[in-house]
Amino acid sequence: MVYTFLGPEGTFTEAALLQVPGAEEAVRIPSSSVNAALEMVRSGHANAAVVPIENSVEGGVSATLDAISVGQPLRILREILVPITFVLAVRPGMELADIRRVSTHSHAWAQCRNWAEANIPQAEYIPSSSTAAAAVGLTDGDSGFDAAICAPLVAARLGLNVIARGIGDYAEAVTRFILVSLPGLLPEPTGADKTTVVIPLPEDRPGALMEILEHFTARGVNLSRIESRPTGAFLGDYFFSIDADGHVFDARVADALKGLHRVSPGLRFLGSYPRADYRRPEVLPHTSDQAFEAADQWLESLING
Ligand SMILES: O=C(O)C(=O)Cc1ccccc1
Repeated sequence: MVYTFLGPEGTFTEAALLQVPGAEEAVRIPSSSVNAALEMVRSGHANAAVVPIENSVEGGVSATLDAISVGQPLRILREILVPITFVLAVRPGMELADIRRVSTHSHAWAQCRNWAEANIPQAEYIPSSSTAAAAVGLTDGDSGFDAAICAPLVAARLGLNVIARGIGDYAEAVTRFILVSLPGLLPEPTGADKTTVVIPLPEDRPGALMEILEHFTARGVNLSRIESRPTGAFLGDYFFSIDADGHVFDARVADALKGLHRVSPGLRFLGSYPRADYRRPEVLPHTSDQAFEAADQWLESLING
C-alpha cells in the first residue's frame, strides 16, 4: 500500500495519516500540495492520499473542496480528526521582538491570528504550503522569514528553538482530514456514517437551493456541513459541497440522492464512510429502511393487483 499526504514530514496531515490502521508500516510519500497529492492517486502512483478538508476555526479547506469536486472522480474512504496545537519556532538566538516575517500554512495563520496580533504585531505573514514546509524553510538560512508556526514535534525534530507554545486562539481546535482513493468498493455501513456529495446549483432561480435541501428534509436526512464554492466558470456560478448523515446503503440516503440526481444530474457522489466521532444519527420511524421497504412493497402490490 502506498499513501501520499500533504507534506513534508511533520505536517498535521502526516499525523492524520498515521492514525490510519496499517499506515505506519506502509510506504508514505509526502506531496508538496493538495493537488499534487490527489494527482498521485489519479495517476496511480499512490493508492490513497490524506488531505485536510475542514477545521473548526477557519472552516473548509478550499483547495481540497475544489480539487475533489472536479476532474477524474475520487472517493472518500474515511475521515480523521486531529487536535491541533501550534508553536512558534525560530532559529537559535531569535527573540519575539526581532521577528520581521513569520511563515505557516494559511489555516494555521487563521488559527493563531489573535495571538500574533498581540505578540508579534510587527511581523509580516508569508504563506507556506504547510506548517512543516515553513519549519523546514527556517533551517535553510535563505528562506526570507525568521519564524514558523508549526507542530511542536517538527520544531523539535529540526532542532529549532520554540519561543512560544499553545499559540492557537482556540484551545479545542480540531482539523478534519480525509483519506481519498480512486472509486472502488464502498466502505461497509457502520450505523454512524457520512455521505459527501457535490451538487451543482441546477439553475439560477428562486428556490433552487431550497429544492436541493427539500430532498434531504423529506427523507429525514440531517446535514452536517454545507458549503457553496464558486465553479470558476463565471461570477455567481456555484456548487454545493454537502456532508449528509448516513450511508448510501441506507434507503433514506439513496432515495434522497435519486431525487437530487433528477434535479441536478451533474451531482457527484464523493463517498459514504464512517464518522470519526462515531455519532449515530436519529432515524425517524417513517424514514427507516423498513419503512422504505414497506412502501416499495405496497406500491408493487398496487401495480401487480
Ligand atoms: O500544514 C500542515 O501541517 C497541514 O497539515 C495543513 C494544516 C494546517 C493547519 C491546520 C491543520 C492542517
